[in-house]
Amino acid sequence: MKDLEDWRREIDRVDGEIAKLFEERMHIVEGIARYKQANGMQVLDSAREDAVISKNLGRIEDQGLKEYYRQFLVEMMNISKEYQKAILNIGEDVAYQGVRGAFSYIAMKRLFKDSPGKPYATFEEVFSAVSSGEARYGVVPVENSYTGEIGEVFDLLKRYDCRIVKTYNLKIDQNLIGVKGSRIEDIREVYSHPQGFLQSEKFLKGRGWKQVDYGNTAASAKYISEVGDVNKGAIGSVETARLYDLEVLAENINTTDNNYTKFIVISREELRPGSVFSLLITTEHRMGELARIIKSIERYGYNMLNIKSRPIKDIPWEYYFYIELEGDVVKAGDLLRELEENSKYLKVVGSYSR
Ligand SMILES: O=C(O)C(=O)C[C@]1(C(=O)O)C=C[C@@H](O)C=C1
Repeated sequence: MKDLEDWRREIDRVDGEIAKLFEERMHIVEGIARYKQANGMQVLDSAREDAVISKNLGRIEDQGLKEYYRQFLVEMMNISKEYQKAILNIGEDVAYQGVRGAFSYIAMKRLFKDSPGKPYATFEEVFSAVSSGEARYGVVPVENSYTGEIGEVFDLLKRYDCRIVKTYNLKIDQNLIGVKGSRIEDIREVYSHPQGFLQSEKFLKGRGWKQVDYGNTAASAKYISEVGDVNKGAIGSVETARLYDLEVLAENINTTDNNYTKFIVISREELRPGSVFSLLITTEHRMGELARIIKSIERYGYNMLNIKSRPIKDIPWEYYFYIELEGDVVKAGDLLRELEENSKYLKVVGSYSR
């Protein structure tokens, strides 16, 4: 009977052949990546992947191995796509929610000057793109200084494998914009995002204009520029007006001049040292549990910059907390261990600098 060493010698021989074939395959893949780039084709070709799988499964004689081989092929092509994206620098893409010209786009451009950005329809799609590696970074708003937090983003931080690596405060100046040649007196209907209306509440009050919620400020601007109707206005930034060749009819119509939106940059990268870190935490639903957490933070000498509570969706009337602390996460091992012992769930969701 063969002993383990004999079997392992055989594995080594087969692995040696696989290594050569792997290199050969990846060199071919490199050629394909460059061909696709030159011809404006995207990396993923699902029909070709299906064909690769069915052709190769036909080559497997041992029925019991087919499902394993299918998994092997899928993984092999995932690696192939990852390699192609790395060669073509596609992973550098920055995902944002909305369309060109929206505030998220403006924040993204200020943070990543050279990136054209990749627009996604929803916040969840941005998180999904980042956690799957389709985009290297994502830019999403978390809070407006006037209208408050965007709760959904905190829920997504809990669900997806993404971390905050940077934050950015964008000053929001809302403006009434209209098509070329229109005047304030012509306006009958205004298009915007609900936040745009809320932030311009005082300016809009008593004017009797119909307010139409149109998804986001940039889509609203795009729409009025397409219909070209002097009676239709939109609320948005000066940049958005410029992008869609519109005129600013009234500047700075936001109710407060101190209107900022805080954006976060999310990534799958490992936590880096920083001057602020943030946690999501849930405790037992008992008296004094949250106080215990806060006392630990105080005992270790961390300044708490922010604490928010959000409902745990599948357990009515129970909450998780988002906590932001001043300090370097890399040096916070002892605190984190103590918090973990005293909580039901703990996730470090960000480390960044102010
Ligand atoms: O054939 C292609 O188009 C490739 O890019 C190669 C490959 C593969 O590794 O086999 C990788 C990605 C595509 O989705 C399909 C197949």
